[in-house]
Amino acid sequence: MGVLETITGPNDLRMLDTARLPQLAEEIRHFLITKVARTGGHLGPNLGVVELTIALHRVFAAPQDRILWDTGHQAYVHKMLTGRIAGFDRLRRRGGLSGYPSSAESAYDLIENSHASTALSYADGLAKAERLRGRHGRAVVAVVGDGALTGGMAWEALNNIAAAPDRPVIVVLNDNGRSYAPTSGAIAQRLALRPAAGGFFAGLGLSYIGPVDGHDIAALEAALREAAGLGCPVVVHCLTQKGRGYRPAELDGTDRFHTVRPLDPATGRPLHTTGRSWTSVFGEELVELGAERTDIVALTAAMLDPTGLGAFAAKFPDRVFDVGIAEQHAVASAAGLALGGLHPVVALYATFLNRAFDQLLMDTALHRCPVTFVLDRAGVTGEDGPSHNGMWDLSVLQVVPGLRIAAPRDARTLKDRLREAVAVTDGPTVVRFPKGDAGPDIPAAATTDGLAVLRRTGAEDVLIVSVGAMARPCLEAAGQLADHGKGVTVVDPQWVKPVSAALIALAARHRLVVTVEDGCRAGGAGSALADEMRTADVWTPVRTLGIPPRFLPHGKRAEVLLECGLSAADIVRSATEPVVRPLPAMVG
Ligand SMILES: Cc1ncc(C[n+]2csc(CCOP(=O)(O)OP(=O)(O)O)c2C)c(N)n1
Ligand SMILES: CC(=O)[C@@H](O)[C@H](O)COP(=O)(O)O
Ligand SMILES: [Mg+2]
Repeated sequence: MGVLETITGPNDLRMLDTARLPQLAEEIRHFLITKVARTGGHLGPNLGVVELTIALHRVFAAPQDRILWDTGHQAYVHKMLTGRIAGFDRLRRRGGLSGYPSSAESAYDLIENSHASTALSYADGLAKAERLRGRHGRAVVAVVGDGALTGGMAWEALNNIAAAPDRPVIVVLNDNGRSYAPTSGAIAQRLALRPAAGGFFAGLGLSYIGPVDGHDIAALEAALREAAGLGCPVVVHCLTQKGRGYRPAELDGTDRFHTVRPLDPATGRPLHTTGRSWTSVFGEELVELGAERTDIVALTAAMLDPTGLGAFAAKFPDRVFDVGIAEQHAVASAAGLALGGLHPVVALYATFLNRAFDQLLMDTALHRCPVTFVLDRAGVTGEDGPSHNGMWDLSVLQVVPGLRIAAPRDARTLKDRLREAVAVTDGPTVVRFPKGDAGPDIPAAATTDGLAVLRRTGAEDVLIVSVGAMARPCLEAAGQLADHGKGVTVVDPQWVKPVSAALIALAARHRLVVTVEDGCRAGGAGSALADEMRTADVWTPVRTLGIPPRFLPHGKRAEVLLECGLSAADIVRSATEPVVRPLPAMVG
């Protein structure tokens, strides 16, 4: 009988003979490689925390002691040791195990938010709550990666944690030297200066233990027990290796094993090839633009390759800046670059722009800085769960004065919108597109006044306003409606902010408008059109289809879109249900 199958929870782990721990670690690694190779997920980060997680659950008595995981993508081993081994066959699948901590799954899980650099703030709050509730003796432990430590929030939290020597927080620094790629910036450089790193924290008044071999369970347990005994805020600096124990990951110098798609465990090679991704189309076009215009520079928040900037960085190494997991700084620094006469392109996942809204609003738009934001993973991403869907940008950004937003429908229009965006000199622009393959191009039947008419079938019964990548279900719906004798126009506004007068005029000529967007329905592009139509005294009924304003459980993108009511059938239904016209308000 193996060791792992005897572990039903941390108590079994604490009872285990230490001589069996290396075997347990080996079985956990084998399990991770086997399972994640089938489902996809965060293989590298979790292989790097096998011994660390074993030691944490042997030293601390969760869930009474709170163990927090920053970003949470490295919590698979934690899940395995807290009774969820059986769930890994359906990791990140609809109804299956989340790829991040989930309080619905277990009392051992607290933080579900996969946005980095937040764990220390939670820890600070939890420690304060312990004090105020008169509770003592329950540890607050936060596991933070070296990448997450480059986020400003982490230092805001440390500023508070270090100020209260009597309020112990145990900061477990999981230092593998990488975010995706090697972690950038001075913090990572200092951490690499073993053992001077201690001085780095001591300067803040934090105790420091380390560096500790993050794969030596006995050493880790000793360090964690020492930290627990100090009774004050302390950093335990653990040196780990991302992808440890899996040769393809250990030998690979790229970030390919941070998040993997299903792969052949023997070789580490993906099982399925993918088509031309939106990301790669953006990356290639930016290289073209970079060759044409020396004022174009690019910024990433520790996600150079995932956002498609790898090729640009290779060709123009001096014109790309990896600022760490620091989106707020990225945006304000981009505003500085713009004020210095350059045109920055800030490439982010849409969900992470939420964090830098004020910097976009005040540091960029208020100053009319020509910064282009390229938002990848806009709309439903799916498997990464509720905090990763890029569903808020079209709503949140509607209120930014002077901001222009484009939503390309295919690779060709992504290139066109990107070129138009970087040509804007009097304010910020956004180009947003979803995760995955861009698919074949979708030609327009006609383009007038900036509007791309994708299909027109005679009478102007229904106008379907197709935003970005929703063009395919919109055209599918139009075909079904036409087959039933409905006159349909499908239009792609191309730039959804500001709402164009031509689009309002087109809406005025139809009996019903249906807008379809891969973004939150509340306050999104459809709502903005409806508002502008009312302002223009155009009273054509408008039905807005979008993602409902709620957190979406994880699942495949297609599954989640279907559940959000964004299929062709939903569009047909919305276009055919009778309109019950409200009585016109009597104007006295
Ligand atoms: C605010 C934010 N920006 C970007 C990301 C994308 N992201 C996920 S994991 C990761 C790297 C994390 O590095 P580190 O904290 O060192 O953890 P490791 O993967 O090395 O264990 C990044 C940038 C994120 N989750 N949150
Ligand atoms: C945890 C995190 O934020 C990223 O690693 C994310 O999971 C990657 O998502 P993609 O797989 O869409 O690049
Ligand atoms: Mg790291």
